[in-house]
Amino acid sequence: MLWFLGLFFLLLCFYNFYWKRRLLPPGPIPLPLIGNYHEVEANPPGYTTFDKWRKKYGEIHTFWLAETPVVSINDFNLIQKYFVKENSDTLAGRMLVGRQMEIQRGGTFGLIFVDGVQWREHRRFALQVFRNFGMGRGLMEEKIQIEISNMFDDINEAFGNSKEITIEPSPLFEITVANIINQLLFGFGYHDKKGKQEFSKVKDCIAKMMRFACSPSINLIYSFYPLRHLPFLKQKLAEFTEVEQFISNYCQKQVETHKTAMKNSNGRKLDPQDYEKIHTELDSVIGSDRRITLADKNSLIYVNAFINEVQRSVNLLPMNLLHKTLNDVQIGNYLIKKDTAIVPQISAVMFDEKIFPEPHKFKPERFIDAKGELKKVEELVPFSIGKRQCLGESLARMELFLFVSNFYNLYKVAPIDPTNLPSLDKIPGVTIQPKQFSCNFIKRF
Ligand code: HEM
Repeated sequence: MLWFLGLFFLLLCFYNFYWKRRLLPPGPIPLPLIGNYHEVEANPPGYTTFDKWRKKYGEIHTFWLAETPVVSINDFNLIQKYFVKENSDTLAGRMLVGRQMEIQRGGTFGLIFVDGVQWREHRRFALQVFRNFGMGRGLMEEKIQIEISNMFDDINEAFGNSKEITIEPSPLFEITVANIINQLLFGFGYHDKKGKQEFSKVKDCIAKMMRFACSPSINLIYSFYPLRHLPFLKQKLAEFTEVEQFISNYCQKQVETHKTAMKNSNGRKLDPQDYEKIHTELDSVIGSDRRITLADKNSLIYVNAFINEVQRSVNLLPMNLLHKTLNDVQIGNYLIKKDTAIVPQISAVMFDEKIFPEPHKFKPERFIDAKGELKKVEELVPFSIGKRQCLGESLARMELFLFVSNFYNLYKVAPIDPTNLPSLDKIPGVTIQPKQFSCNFIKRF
C-alpha cells in the first residue's frame, strides 16, 4: 500500500511540476488543484504578484488558475505585436474557466464571455445599438448631462444654506452612472427615494458578485464541479448563485467599471496642488458655473491629464479578462496550443516603471508635454487593446470627462481630517473597488 501511495505521489509530482508545464513559457510553480491562486490571494488585488512574476520569469510567462494555465503577456510592445498586429484574430477568443458559464448562466450567452460567430454578431449588434442611441453624436452627451444635472440637484439639496457639507460621494456617483445606462436599457432612472433604495440593493449584489467571481473557491468549483458538494464550497456556491441570479450581465459591467473610476477620482491621496491645478485651469478656461460640454474637452489639458492619471492609477482590472487562442500560435519561442488561456496583462503595462516612472505616485503631469499640450501615451490602455478591446470605451470616456470636469468646476473636495486621509486600499474583485469614505464638498460658486 505504502509503495503504491509513494508511486502515486511521484507520478503526481512528475505530472504537476514537469509534464503539464513542459510546452509552456516558464512561470511560478503551480500547486496541484489550486495552481498559483494562493500567491495572488496573498497580495490582493494582485498587482504585486503579477509584477514579481514579470520580473522573475520575463514579459511572457505562465501562471495557473487551478488547473488552467494562463500565458501572460506583460510588455506593451509584445501585447501590440501579438494582439493587434500579428495574431489579432487568433487571440480574440474568450477563455472560460471549467464550467464557469454553465454554472453562472446555464449556457454561453451574451458578448463578453463568448467567441467566434456568436461574439462577432453580438459585438456588431451592440455597436449598432450604441450608434442608434446617439453614441458619437450630441444625443448621448445630452443624456449624460441630464443625469449629471440630477446629481447636482441632489448635492445642492444636501447643501441647504451651508457652503460646506460632509458627504459620502460613492452612492451619488454610483447612482448617476447607473442611471445613464438604465435610461438606455430600460428607459428609466432611479430618482425618487424608493428607486434609490432599490438601486442600493442591486448595487450591493453587484459588488458581492464581482468579489465572488474571482474568488479561488468559486473558480475551484468551475474547474472541479464535483467539489461543489464539500460543505464550505456548497455554501459559497449557494451564495454566489443567489447574487448571480439577481443581476444581469450588462448591468454588472456598466455599474462596476464606471463607478469605480469615478469614486477613485475623489478617493486618491492627491496632493492638494492637483486639485488647485484643476481649479486654476477651470477658472481660466471656463470661468463660471456654466455647464462644461464635450466641445470644451480640447481646451482643458490638465483635466484630461488628471483623468488619464486616475484611470492609470486606479488600474481597474488587476487581471484582465482571459482571452483564448483560437488556433495554434507562436508566442516568442513557444508554440501555444489552440484553446489555451492568454492574457494581455494591461495592469502590468500601466504600472510599468520604465514607461511610467514612480508608477504608484499620482502625477497627472506625465501626460503633459514640454509645450503644455496633452501627451498621447499609447501605453495608457485601461480599455485594453485588440479585437476584444472594451466596447463601452467611448461612452466611458464621455462620462468621465463630463462628470469630472463639471463636478470639479462646481465643487472643491477636502478631507475631513487631513491627518487621517481615506484608505487607498483596493477591494479585490474582477474590477477593484475603493473602500467607502466620506469627505467635504465646498461650493465654488
Ligand atoms: C472606465 C470604464 C471602463 C473600463 C476601464 C473598461 C475596461 C474593459 C476591459 C479591460 C475589458 C476587457 C478587454 C479584453 O478582453 O482585453 C473590457 C471589456 C468590455 N467592456 Fe469595458 N470598461 C469600461 C466601461 C465599459 C462600459 C461603460 C461598457 C458598456 C456600456 C463596457 C462594455 C464592455 C464589453 C461589452 C466588453 C467585452 C468586449 C468583448 O469581449 O468583445 N465597458 N472593458
